[in-house]
Parts: sequence; C-alpha cells; structure tokens
Amino acid sequence: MSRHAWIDASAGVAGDMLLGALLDAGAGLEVVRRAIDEVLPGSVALSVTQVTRAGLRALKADVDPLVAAPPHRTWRDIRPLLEGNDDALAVFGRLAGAEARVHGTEPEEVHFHEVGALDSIADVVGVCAALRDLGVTSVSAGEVALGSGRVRTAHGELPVPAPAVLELARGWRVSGGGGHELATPTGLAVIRALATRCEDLPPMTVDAVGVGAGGRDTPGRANVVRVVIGAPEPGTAEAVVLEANVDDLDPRLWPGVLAGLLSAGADDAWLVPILMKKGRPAHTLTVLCRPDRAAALRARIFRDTSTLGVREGRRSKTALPRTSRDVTLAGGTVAIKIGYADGVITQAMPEFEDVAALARRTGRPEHAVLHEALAAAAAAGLTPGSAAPKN
Ligand SMILES: O=C([S-])c1cc(C(=O)S)c[n+]([C@@H]2O[C@H](COP(=O)(O)O)[C@@H](O)[C@H]2O)c1
Ligand code: NI
Repeated sequence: MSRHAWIDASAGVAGDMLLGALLDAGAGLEVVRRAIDEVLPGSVALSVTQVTRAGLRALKADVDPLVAAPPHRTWRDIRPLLEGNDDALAVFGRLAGAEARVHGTEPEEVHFHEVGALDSIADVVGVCAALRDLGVTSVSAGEVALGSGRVRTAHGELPVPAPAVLELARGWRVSGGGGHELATPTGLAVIRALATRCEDLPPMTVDAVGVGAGGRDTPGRANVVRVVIGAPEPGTAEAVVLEANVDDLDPRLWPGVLAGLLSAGADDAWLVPILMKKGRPAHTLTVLCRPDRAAALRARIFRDTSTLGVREGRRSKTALPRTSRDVTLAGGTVAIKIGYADGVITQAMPEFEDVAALARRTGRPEHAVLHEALAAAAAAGLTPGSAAPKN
C-alpha cells in the first residue's frame, strides 16, 4: 500500500525539526535510535521532549554528542558510514554538492561544518529510518520559508539564506523574511533529496500528522515543521522514470541488467533500440519505479551498465484498480489478472508465468493452456464488460 508524506515547511525546516515531526507522527523512537546507533555507534543520544511553539504543541528532537566530533571529516570520510542507506546517501550527496559549489571545491573534499557533522548525520539517518518505519513510499513538500538576516557560524557571520541553503533552493518554491534563519542546509537537503515535487497539500486521506519543533520560540509565528501522512488519491501515484542511452555494453549483459533492476524494485525496465550520435546503434534503457526506489535503482544502473549519466523525470501514473482470481484447469490453477473501472472489468488476462509453469508441468503447449485459461475465465464471468468481482 502506498503512503505519502507531505512536508509543510512554510515556517522553515531543519533536520531535527523533521525528525521531531516524524516521531510525533508515530515513527518508533527505538527504531530510529537503533538506526542512528548502527551508523554512529555510541556517539550520540537522541531524546524527545514535548514543547510549545507560539502556543502549538510540538515534539522537539535533540541529538546530543556523547563523544567529541572528529574535527575534519570530508564527504569522502562520511560516505562509507552510510553505505547501504540509499536515502541518507542521497541527502548527504545533495549537501556535499551544494557545499562544493559554495566553497569552490569538489564534493569529495567538502568538510561538513565540524560541530554539526555528528548531529547532522544523526538527523538525516533518523529521518530516513522514521520514514521507513512509517511505511512512507513517496514524499512531497510545499514552499519552504528560508528566513532573512544574518547567522553566526564557526566561520563567522553569514547572510541568510545561508549560502548552502540558497544552492539547495535552486528549482524549489521558497520565501524569505522573518528576520532570522528558518531553513538550514540539512533540513532543505532532506527535502530536495527525498521529495519528488514541490506542491501544496495533495489530495489524500490523512491518517497521521506530526509537528516538529525548532529551537527558537518566536511569538506570532510557530517555529514548527509539520508532516501530513496518508493514502494518496486512489488511482494516481507518483512514478519516477530513469533513462540512459548506452552504446557500449556487451549485449549479452542486457537480460541480466533488466532482471537485476526488476528484482531491485523497478516496476518495469525495458530497452528500446536507437541510433545514437555518430550513427552508432545503441539502446535506451528505461526504468519505471516508485519514488522511494529511485536512489537504489539509479545506483544500480551506474553499477551494472557502462553509462556515465542517468536522466530522471517525475511522472504521475494512473493505475486501474486490479484484483486477481484463480481458475482451475487440468493439472493446476492459473491466476487471472483483472483490471476494472467504475465496477466494470476492462481487462482479464491469465498470468503468463502461471500459464508457462502449468504448460511445463503437464507437457502441453503454452498456447493451449493460455486458451484454456481464457475460456475458464469467460466461464467464470471474468470478461471485459462484466461486473468486476468484489474484493
Ligand atoms: O560554518 C559554516 S562554514 C557554515 C556554512 C554554512 C553554509 O551555508 S556554507 C551554513 N552554516 C550554518 O550552520 C548551521 C547548521 O546547519 P545544519 O544544516 O548542519 O543544521 C546553520 O545555521 C547553517 O546556516 C555554517
Ligand atoms: Ni559551508
């Protein structure tokens, strides 16, 4: 079942605020603590307190260091700690890219702001674990309030929005004002890496709301981030399309690449033959997936093919409601996959894997089993135009 999380950052966002909001929405505190401890064993303590911000109740998450943070850790040093945690890697990758542009260096060489490195890692790992624990499969967020004025940092006073925040804001709807910093680099990096689009609250059936507090209590403007979680409007889902044109992969490897992508969570993966620049015969690899699988599948495309780049696009996917019924034939059963709209069957097709397995078991040709399955489906009233079976 898909579960969408929408982030209301209209009063600002920081990593600890998001973590507080997700814990408030029902993510397990112990689950999150364990996830953080796996990455930073014995290094930080996570606690939560109920507070009010401009009269609103909210959960404040605090990450306290238990050890002194190593003074100079680059993205190259931090990346191995996050190995296997695709979402956290994506968030820190964004942060490293933004910092690299601001400081004129390479992402690998970026020094995360020393004092904050430990709690920033804990916040990001905690947020990713909380989303997983809540069963969130897609994320979007609204306009982000960035703030205004100046902020004091270890490296002196910086203008607000902080330089890294402005880098992360490219392509997102934001607002300024308020007199102080409202969005931090870590908070905005989480949104930019995990949210697939900037939108006002989308249509959904809400089943959880979480409110996370920032440190400052400003009268007149509640310093909170809110997370709204629910089931998206039935029938519509967000999908991500990943694409790459490849002209130099040994063609014998493609079946394994496609099978690997499907087993890693792609909804579909296919190849289209193309004629590329310089008249080269090549293939476009296209992968369709849920937003929460995009990071892992992108990494897999880079690992399993020779491509140097992956294009990425967001799509809205409309899927017919579907169900399945078994029909019994000589020698076994075959599932009939049924699609329907407004209570009427539009498609009723035998599951081909079942057809092939039954054909193998009984020594009959696949086309014969397929026809028998279609006939059995028709006899059971499972034909286009008939009433859809009740689930
Ligand atoms: O210390 C430095 S160099 C520094 C640089 C920047 C840039 O935008 S570059 C930002 N900051 C501020 O650090 C805190 C903590 O941010 P987290 O994302 O780690 O929570 C925040 O106030 C930034 O504006 C510091
Ligand atoms: Ni910086």
